[in-house]
Amino acid sequence: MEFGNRTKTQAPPPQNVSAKPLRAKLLQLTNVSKTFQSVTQAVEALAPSNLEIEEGEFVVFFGPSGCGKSTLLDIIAGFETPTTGEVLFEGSPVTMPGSDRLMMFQEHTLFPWLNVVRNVMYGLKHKREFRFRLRKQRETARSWLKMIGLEEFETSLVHELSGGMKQRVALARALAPDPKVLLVDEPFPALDALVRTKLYADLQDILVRTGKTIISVTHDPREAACLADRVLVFTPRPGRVQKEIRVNLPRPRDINDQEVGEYASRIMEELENPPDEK
Ligand SMILES: Nc1ncnc2c1ncn2[C@@H]1O[C@H](COP(=O)(O)OP(=O)(O)OP(=O)(O)O)[C@@H](O)[C@H]1O
Repeated sequence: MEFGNRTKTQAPPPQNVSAKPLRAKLLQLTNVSKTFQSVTQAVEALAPSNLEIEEGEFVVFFGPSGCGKSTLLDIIAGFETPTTGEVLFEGSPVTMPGSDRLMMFQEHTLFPWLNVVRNVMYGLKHKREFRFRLRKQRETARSWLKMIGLEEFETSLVHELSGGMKQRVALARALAPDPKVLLVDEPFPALDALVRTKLYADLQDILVRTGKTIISVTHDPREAACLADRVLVFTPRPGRVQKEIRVNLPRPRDINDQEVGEYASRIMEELENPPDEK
């Protein structure tokens, strides 16, 4: 993989086996950049960048505020069009959102008038094989609620859930339609440490059990080290990847593990020392 003019640095010596074997290329970004043009000014959010993501990878975008991480996620989702370059998903250009690349939105996007299982079913009703098949929608939604440990709450309303539980429902709703890529923009903000730790464990469990490809954005270096197979550290705006760090630790990882902390320090060190300042 080549990305901007990043320098090559080896990850710390492998501690253990790699998280999982990598498979086919799922996403290929070539020369992708984004400049937002308003009436008064142009904002170059993302510098021209190349990136490949393989099936089954967990890739985390990490970088300073405003460096274009969410913009890149939106381009992959098909919500934004790149100013230059091209995104290929399984070899075909991405031109619009699609059910193969779903974004996990935060808890506030759950529907308060629907109960938990209905919220999860909502993501299914637009899929051809689920259309007008309420029983199948319900069974699938229940199986996802079971996977995230909320099967007892299927008839609860959203306001009856804790913040962490709402995030779980949002996760189940995004996963139920079985997207090939799950896109997650800062998945667990404003949750207490214990709840976040449990969610990290759940997300890794889902990753191992489903082999899902996940791309997420975070500001938290420990979260990046805990979740990622590969952390892409961005430069300040206009963003491009200055460093790729492979996290060679077995799963499940605990966010409090010392080795996770060591990787987190290394990720932070990269952020604090962009290439021009080295
Ligand atoms: N729709 C838009 N119109 C104009 N400028 C935008 C738009 N969306 C993003 N930007 C600008 O592009 C730059 C990158 O924004 P983006 O949200 O991608 O950054 P980010 O790295 O995700 O930031 P953060 O970590 O703070 O969420 C910012 O300067 C932002 O102001």
